[in-house]
Amino acid sequence: MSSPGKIADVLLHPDWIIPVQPAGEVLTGHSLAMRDGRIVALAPRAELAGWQAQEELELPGQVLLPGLINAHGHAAMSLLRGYADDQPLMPWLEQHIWPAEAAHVSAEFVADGTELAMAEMIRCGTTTFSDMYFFPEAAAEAVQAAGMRCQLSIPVIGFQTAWARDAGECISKGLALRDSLKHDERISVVFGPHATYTVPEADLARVATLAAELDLPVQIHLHETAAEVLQAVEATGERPIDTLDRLGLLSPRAQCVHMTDLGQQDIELLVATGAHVVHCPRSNMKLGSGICPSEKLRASGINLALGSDGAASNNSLNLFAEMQAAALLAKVSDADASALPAAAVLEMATLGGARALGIDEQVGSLEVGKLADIIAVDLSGPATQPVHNPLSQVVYACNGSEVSHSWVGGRPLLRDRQLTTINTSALASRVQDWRGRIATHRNSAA
Ligand SMILES: CSC[C@H]1O[C@@H](n2cnc3c(O)ncnc32)[C@H](O)[C@@H]1O
Ligand SMILES: [Zn+2]
Repeated sequence: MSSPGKIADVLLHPDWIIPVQPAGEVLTGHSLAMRDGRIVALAPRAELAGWQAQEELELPGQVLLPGLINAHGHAAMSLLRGYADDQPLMPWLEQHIWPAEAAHVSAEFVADGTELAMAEMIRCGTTTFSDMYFFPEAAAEAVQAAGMRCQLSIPVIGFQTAWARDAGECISKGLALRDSLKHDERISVVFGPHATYTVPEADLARVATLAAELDLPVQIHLHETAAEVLQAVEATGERPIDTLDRLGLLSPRAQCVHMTDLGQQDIELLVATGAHVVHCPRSNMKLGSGICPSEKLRASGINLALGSDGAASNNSLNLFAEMQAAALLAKVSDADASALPAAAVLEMATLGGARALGIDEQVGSLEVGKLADIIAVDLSGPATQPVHNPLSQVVYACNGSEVSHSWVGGRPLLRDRQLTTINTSALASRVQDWRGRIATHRNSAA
């Protein structure tokens, strides 16, 4: 007979568990129990022998990890994947992406593009993502249907778009959305001013005031390229990070995305203010933007998260690819093979992301009491054998296709590599329609 406390909804028996906290730990022969959306036990298998569960899953050859956290992206831009490649940031945005967004972005575009992005992300292990895009109301509905956890950053930008006429309207619409989602347990709404070069200073100041009043995180593209920093210095006499500091936007609520052009003073400012850095290595490499000095930031004690950025600048939304890119880029840029070791990179993709998003009490590691945001990764295939060290396989050998199961708050979103909440064939036909519409418009404009 099992005692009343020993009841689970799901009991998992993998070969290994990497809980991420304590850092670097790899558990062998342990099992994990979930109940009511939370982790209720994590212990050697023998200790869970008396437990009863509605579902018991043997996972031989598999490792359990916390669900991955994609801390920066523009989900609906999945519909613009491959639309404009091999361009640097500003020509890419000004000559290709912003005109395409002006022509196509609508609530329907965002609903379909966000669903496509989520299908891709869930399949390769992401359980939480941060999104910064127009029509966040449509993204919120898609997220609710798919069951992922999400930080929606209110997109604040200083020019007219299909969603809002100016930054002021972005803020008011965003706050109304935040109000309507206040009871949603999986979606948080925070501020997402696009960048210092697109948001007027008065609107950035307003965001700073509101964020402090409401205690809301603020995510912003910052120091993405050296050109961005140089232009700001020429125009204002100030580096963008100093502008944010002057406006009161640098604090533990700040999520600074990209951060490639950083001097020692910038790093000291990040340390002093407790701001987080979201590293997007593949997007930075593809746009030729620059290199975030990730190991130096880590050594300085700055919290690091990982992001894919949008699929139009990456061109995938795969945190396994991002982990590998982060590790390899740090080693080559520092000419030091010990830079950003595997455990540190996995922490960036999990607990570091949770810290940046302010949800590390709830997710980011496998610990009793935390929400059951969990993935199972199958290491039994030839590309991940033999397993001398599961942590090494996860960071250096996996490509994301090894993810077999995923749960968010105990709810399965992926079972045996099949999505449970997204109808992929219906989605594929809508995505084909978008491809046709986008191509027709481009051909007619040529
Ligand atoms: C305000 S909604 C988001 C806005 O950001 C654009 N965007 C996509 N990728 C990047 C990037 O790497 N740097 C700066 N801006 C980016 C996106 O196209 C939307 O217009
Ligand atoms: Zn971005």
